[in-house]
Amino acid sequence: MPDTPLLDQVHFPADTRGFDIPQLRRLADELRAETIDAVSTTGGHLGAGLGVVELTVALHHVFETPKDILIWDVGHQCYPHKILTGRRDRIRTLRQPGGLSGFTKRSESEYDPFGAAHASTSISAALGFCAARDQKGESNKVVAVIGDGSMSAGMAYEAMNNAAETTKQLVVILNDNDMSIAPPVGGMSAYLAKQVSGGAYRNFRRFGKSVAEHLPRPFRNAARKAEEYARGMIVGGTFFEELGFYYVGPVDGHDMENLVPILKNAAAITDRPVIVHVVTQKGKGYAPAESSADKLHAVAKFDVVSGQQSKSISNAPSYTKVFGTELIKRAHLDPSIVAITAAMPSGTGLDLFGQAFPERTYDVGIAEQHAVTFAAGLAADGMKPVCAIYSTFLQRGYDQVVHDVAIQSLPVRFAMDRAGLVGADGATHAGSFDIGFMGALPGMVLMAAADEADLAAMIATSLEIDDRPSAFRYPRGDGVGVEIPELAAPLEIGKGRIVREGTTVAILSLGTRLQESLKAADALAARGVSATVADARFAKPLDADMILRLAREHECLITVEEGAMGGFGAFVLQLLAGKGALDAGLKIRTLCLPDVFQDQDNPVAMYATAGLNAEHIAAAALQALGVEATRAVRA
Ligand SMILES: Cc1ncc(C[n+]2csc(CCOP(=O)(O)OP(=O)(O)O)c2C)c(N)n1
Ligand SMILES: CC(=O)[C@@H](O)[C@H](O)COP(=O)(O)O
Ligand SMILES: [Mg+2]
Repeated sequence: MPDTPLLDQVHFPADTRGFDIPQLRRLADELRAETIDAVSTTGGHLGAGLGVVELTVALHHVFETPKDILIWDVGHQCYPHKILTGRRDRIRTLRQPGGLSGFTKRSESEYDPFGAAHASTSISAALGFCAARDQKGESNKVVAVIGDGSMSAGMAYEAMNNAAETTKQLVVILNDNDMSIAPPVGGMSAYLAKQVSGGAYRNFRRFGKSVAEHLPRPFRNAARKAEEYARGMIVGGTFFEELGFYYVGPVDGHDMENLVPILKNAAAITDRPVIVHVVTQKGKGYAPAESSADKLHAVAKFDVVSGQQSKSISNAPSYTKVFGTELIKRAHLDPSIVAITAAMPSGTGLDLFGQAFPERTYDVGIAEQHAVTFAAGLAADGMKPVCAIYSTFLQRGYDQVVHDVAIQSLPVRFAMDRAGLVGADGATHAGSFDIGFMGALPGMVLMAAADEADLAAMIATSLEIDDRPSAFRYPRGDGVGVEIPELAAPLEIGKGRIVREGTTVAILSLGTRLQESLKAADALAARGVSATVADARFAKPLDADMILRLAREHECLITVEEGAMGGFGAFVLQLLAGKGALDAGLKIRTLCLPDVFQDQDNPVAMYATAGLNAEHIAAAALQALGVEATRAVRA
């Protein structure tokens, strides 16, 4: 059936195993078109997937997946992989409640042997599979595909360092597109670039090609393959070979004719782990992506023809923009302020800061552990480092926060963006835990902004704290549209505020749940129940005087936070219990995120806020008071 699209005939990788190179090339073209069309209707990560279309086809053609293990690092590039592995019919449910995850996910398919989303985990996981197979006497291959950006994280080196002593079954595909989200940084990136552009590589390429072109056709391919090999030997990935790997490359990751035989040869190497250095282009094959600075790393829904994205317009600035703008204002006044990002300049708003203060901005790559201790070093030597790391990615550097910052009481300022639920990225990216893990640390000042004006004040407050660490959390997305002062005044540390006076119920909100808490008070008032609304502002130190007064003067206390169990509500309970404030029978409810991971399987909290809206707050108060909410409380 020559005109039937090959993609219609491929439901699983096994269907490609009889294909020849031209068919594989055609399949890749169709897969690229399908990926573009699908993502245009869902939004999501585009550039990375487009860059690995040929690689995806070749890997599934050469390796016997799912028996052979294929692990994608980060997993944001896995959409073509999902289309080829039995999920084409669901690819347009991507990143939606009940739909496919935007990353690889074990529960979704046997072709996803390991989940991802946080970078640089693939080689460690792959080594685990290798060791398990060695233990079981199984000889299947294990393949980890890791990007050049993800190779900047320490975890990748920990695994590379351990590989040659652990297994001979591992194939690492280094997907080098010379991009992270932003252009890559660091020595490894420079080393890889040298491998690809080095004189020996170019000469050999010319030499190899010139020989190949003068040979009769049947021998031409063999010579070309020899050239690829030769280049690997001459240019050599010395660094990787010193770690015990057989280095092959650099190889053109879009040239199916070379890619397939080289992967077959890599699969046949059994005396040591192999690393195949594949050179690809992020955004390959879609002009709007190829011409975009970030290669359309992440996109909203878009028009395929024009590439025009349909982004929602808001009249309030994003919290990220407020952070970037405020920090610039402060840095003009204080030359000791420096900023650190871990490969997320645009996501954190430090791209703006970097334009204003290039010499005072550090992008350390995907290296959160290093970012934190690097910031600690800066603080120890008198600078004011602002370490801007998403709440979820700060988890990667937590020991460094404890060991290098908090124990030494160094004044590192942590700007924790994407705190709380983040929507489509799901559980791996939700900033659910920072209240608990940062609030547990002695000496930490932990703030949560209720709106963008509060964020500006908390930045000012943090910059004034020179004797201990401080952190301020704020959500993904736009503010509420409140006025931001030209230069916000710092807050009094450990002081909350009463926003609305009432008598029976006290709603104690932390962070951006304040708006819903005020709506809940209105709903309660409509039911004849008077409510006070307080904004805690600090999860640490707590405003003990205010909280104890609320407990004394009200029949019922409700705490609300967009964070997991073991956070603000727990801290308040421990304060009240410690002071005997519960002995008099105070009715108390602590509202926090449900004790589940929020993702496509548990969409309850992916988009809503997990039972933390006005009707939930009001219903909790009525339930505590024993007033049956005869009908759902409409805020
Ligand atoms: C620990 C961690 N930090 C930051 C991120 C955010 N992030 C997602 S993809 C990416 C860039 C990855 O670059 P690379 O590995 O080269 O993959 P490419 O997008 O180029 O295919 C970053 C920084 C992350 N997913 N995990
Ligand atoms: C894949 C990855 O980890 C990043 O691209 C992340 O999805 C960015 O999140 P934001 O879209 O919230 O910046
Ligand atoms: Mg890359």
